[in-house]
Amino acid sequence: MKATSFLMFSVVWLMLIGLSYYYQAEDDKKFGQKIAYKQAEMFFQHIVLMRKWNSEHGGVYVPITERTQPNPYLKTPARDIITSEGQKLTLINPALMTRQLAEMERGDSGIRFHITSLEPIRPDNQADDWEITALQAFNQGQKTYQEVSDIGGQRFYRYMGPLILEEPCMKCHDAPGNKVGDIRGGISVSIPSATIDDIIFLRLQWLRQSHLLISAIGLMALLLAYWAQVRLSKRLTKARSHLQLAYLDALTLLPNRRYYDAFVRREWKRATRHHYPLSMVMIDIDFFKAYNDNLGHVEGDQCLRQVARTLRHYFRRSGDLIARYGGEEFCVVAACDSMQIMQLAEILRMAVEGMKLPHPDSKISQYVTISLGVATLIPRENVEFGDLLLHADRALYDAKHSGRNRVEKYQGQAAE
Ligand SMILES: Nc1nc2c(ncn2[C@@H]2O[C@H](COP(=O)(O)OP(=O)(O)OP(=O)(O)O)[C@@H](O)[C@H]2O)c(=O)[nH]1
Repeated sequence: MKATSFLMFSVVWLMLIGLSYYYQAEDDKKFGQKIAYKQAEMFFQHIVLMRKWNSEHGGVYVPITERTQPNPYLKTPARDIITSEGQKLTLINPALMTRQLAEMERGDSGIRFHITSLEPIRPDNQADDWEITALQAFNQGQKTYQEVSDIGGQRFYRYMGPLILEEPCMKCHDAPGNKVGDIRGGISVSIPSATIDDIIFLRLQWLRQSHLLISAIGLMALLLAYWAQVRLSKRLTKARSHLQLAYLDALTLLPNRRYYDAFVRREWKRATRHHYPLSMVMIDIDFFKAYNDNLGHVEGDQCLRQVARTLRHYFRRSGDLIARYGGEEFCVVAACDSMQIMQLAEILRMAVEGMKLPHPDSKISQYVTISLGVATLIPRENVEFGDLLLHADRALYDAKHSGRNRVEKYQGQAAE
């Protein structure tokens, strides 16, 4: 994993965690709202039940107190009575009971409920704007109405349900036009949002902390993976360079003598098995000592590198090899006959000469040149690879002594 990949994975991880937090937080908020509306609905149903109980009994008589005064909007002949003990009682109908309960509840829990109508009998029961919208929606056929809305600058989850005229209600609501099943008004229940928001806040706090922890664990794991990967790739690079050092010549980056030895052993066996010719070219830079002496060892190394690069260019086949044999000597092994190897050797000679690398102390050219000794053998019994090497060496000797910058073929016994 590169540093950029690590960064990319980290960003993706954090984005996933962020998305998870966002969706869960939204879900929690919606869940909180649902709970609030459900609570309001249950409140509403409870009040409706109590009202039903009250109206089924035709109202209930309670003692007249400072707080419970006779209902001026109740037009019943027996509204106020006196018991045989002389206690004054007044009739409480469902509307007054709802109003008194609302006042009590508001003091205790902050939950508000309000009995109202588009045409209230009691002016104080006037609907607010939100309730008017809800009541109008009931007239249009909507069953319930719920929304987050402000009352006096405070946020509430508001729920409203319709009050439907039933038989017992007709005693008080028997005005012309009213009939059982009509929507007489509604009761709104308002739950202070603070009660739910506090619970949601705690839940979101926990959610934030758990997401922070998970993201930190994920980042740590990524960091660990990155660190392990960096260590591993360092080890691999080291191992690779050790392997290269073992088989490559550090100066020219050509295969070294060790690789050459293993290669020729394998090729010699194969050629013996299949009876095809194996050729060798020994290559030596001309007057290289003088080159070194004149231009210095560093320039000498540079020259070796350039010659190696030029020679390597002609060896792409897996069956051919060019290696640094030692010092300023190179060696070619190729599975081809003597004609082909002579052609290849001549190409190599021309390629090096064609580099036009200045050689101020060469006695035969103004440029760096090479001499090449070529030999070919078909491996068979009683013939060893050393023979081929010897022949190529002999041919190189001939090339040196016949003027250098030339290719000489081993002139001994015909090889193929
Ligand atoms: N710069 C450099 N020089 C090297 C390296 N290996 C061998 N040499 C030099 O190559 C030179 C080979 O010189 P000689 O064997 O005398 O042959 P020559 O001067 O090339 O003459 P001929 O081969 O007869 O043309 C020596 O001076 C070595 O020091 C190397 O890795 N780098």
